[in-house]
Amino acid sequence: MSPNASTTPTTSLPLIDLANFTNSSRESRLKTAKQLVSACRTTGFVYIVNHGVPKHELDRAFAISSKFFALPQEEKMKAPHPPGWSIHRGYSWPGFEKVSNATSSTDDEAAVQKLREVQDVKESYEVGSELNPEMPNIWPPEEVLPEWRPFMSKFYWTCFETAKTVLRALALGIGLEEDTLVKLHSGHYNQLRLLNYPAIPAQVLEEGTCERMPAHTDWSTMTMLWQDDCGGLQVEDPNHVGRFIDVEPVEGALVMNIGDLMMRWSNDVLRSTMHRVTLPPLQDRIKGERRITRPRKSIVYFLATDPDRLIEVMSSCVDENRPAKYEPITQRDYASMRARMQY
Ligand SMILES: O=C(O)CCC(=O)C(=O)O
Ligand SMILES: [Fe+2]
Repeated sequence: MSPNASTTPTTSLPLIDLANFTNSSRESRLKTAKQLVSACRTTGFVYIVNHGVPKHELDRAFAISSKFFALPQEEKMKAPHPPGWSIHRGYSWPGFEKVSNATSSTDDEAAVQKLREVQDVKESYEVGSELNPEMPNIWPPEEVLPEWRPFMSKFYWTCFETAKTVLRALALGIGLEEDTLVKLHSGHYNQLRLLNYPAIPAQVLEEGTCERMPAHTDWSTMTMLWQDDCGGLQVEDPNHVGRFIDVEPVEGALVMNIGDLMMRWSNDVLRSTMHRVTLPPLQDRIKGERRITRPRKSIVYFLATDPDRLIEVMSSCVDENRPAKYEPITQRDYASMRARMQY
């Protein structure tokens, strides 16, 4: 089946105005928090406006990202992502990473080869906290792009400020003390990911010979994403397995989604939804006789709890009709159990 075979052309994600949570009455805060949780229970994906990351910082993040990905390959290769699935830092070149939902427990050479027959045509750069002792950052030499390290290491923390507000709203909306979720996230275990999907003939995506990013769920507690105006991100329709809905770029909005760890934490009340990146939905983004799609950039921020903090199913998500489905687990144990067969 071609990756676009069952696409609906509508944009139908809920939109949350975070200003109604940050600068607002108690009543409005609670109402917004409940709206957010309601969206996360159904689609697991929402747009958030007035999210607090300043526009000038986002513009600069996209500009610096474009500058990095436009460098000659040998310059980008001066900060290579290490092999294997356990470290996520530095530059991954097109074809290096293969996203999938397969786990390392099914990891065998034949299965990896099969997945790799269809390459992911994307490149990325992963950045973490400078104080994460387990995954040190990998930076290009300063002369390659002097602004890269100072900007990205600061932008990482700008994103975390917004993430904390969203975590507070989620906690309040799901019936917990407001700081319950924030308390388990020191911020040092998050991941900032700059992505570039190069221009590519539409036909190879239509035929499924290559993919931009195949359908997957995120490993995080939650994810925030900014995309340029190309489009191509899609989420699975909550009412229709296998059908995907376009997440059209919305000016000024981030896209937030629930990850697998939060789904487990919430006793499956909040949904970690399948999503993928495929052809841009509008034909004006595909040009010329060879039907080349526009390149696409996105910036993703994955949130993770501190690795040794115990994740126990949220008390407000358990009752006699919904007993706790999961044993308490640390993020570390969960991550090794769910390690993805990506490389
Ligand atoms: O680039 C995008 O829009 C999606 C990225 C994504 O889903 C991921 O990195 O997990
Ligand atoms: Fe994702």
